[in-house]
Amino acid sequence: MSLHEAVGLRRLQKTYVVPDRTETTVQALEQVSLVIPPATFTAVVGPSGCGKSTLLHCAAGLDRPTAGDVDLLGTRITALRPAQLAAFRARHLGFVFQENNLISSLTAFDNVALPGRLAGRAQPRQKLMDILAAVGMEHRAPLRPHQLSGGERQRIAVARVMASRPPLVFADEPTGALDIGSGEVVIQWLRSLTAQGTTVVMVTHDVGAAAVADTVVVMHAGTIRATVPGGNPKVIEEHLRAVRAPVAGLAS
Ligand SMILES: Nc1ncnc2c1ncn2[C@@H]1O[C@H](COP(=O)(O)OP(=O)(O)OP(=O)(O)O)[C@@H](O)[C@H]1O
Repeated sequence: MSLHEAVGLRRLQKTYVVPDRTETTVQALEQVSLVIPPATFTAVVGPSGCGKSTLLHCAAGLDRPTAGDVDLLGTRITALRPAQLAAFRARHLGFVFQENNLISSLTAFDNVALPGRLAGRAQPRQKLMDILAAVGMEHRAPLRPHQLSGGERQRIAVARVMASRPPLVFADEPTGALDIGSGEVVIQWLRSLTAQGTTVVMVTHDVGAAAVADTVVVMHAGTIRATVPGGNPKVIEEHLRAVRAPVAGLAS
């Protein structure tokens, strides 16, 4: 693997064909290229419908781009067969997604334990309980996902990533189901993963959360409009305002 790259997106394109109207297509990504260095935290922001989730799904090997390539940790995942891709995901990737986040038939404890076991990085029971305690969920360990609130499920997903320590973590709106305080804690946990060498890529609508990242990627209409350093929510706001502004001349 190149020392300078954990994620490499090369001229990614994603075209959706709208169901029932097969002549209509949506260009969700247009020639998107992006390199993310290892052990960094990247936030992807932009107006609703600009292609953030599509970018994340293609980058994480959950969806196939229409054209272009994705390199993760030195592996060209767009060249892998489905079974190879699934094995790659299980071994190297962690997910903090709002939907389809946890395995419904497993307890919270087993959801946290399983990915580490599958990836050959099993943790002792006490260590897993310590991680559950760190996210305030040790008393929820025997429960199944449907017995947990949205925010609790989100914390279990973060605990799962902390326990399995994958080299690459993808998060889609990780603070979406949380109150402000819990959201901040989750972002700080994600932030702290980079100190152990993990690369984190997060889609968010939350400018405060994005500002915690090292780098903020601002998207608009299927393209990357700007890549700016994190740290200053006002700078991110300005970039978002610029891409939200009506196109000049449209009103006339
Ligand atoms: N399965 C699909 N079929 C057709 N069009 C789709 C599909 N998924 C997404 N799109 C379209 O692709 C574009 C990008 O969608 P995407 O979900 O990536 O945007 P987003 O920036 O994540 O939006 P939001 O912030 O609202 O979640 C939108 O125009 C959306 O309607």
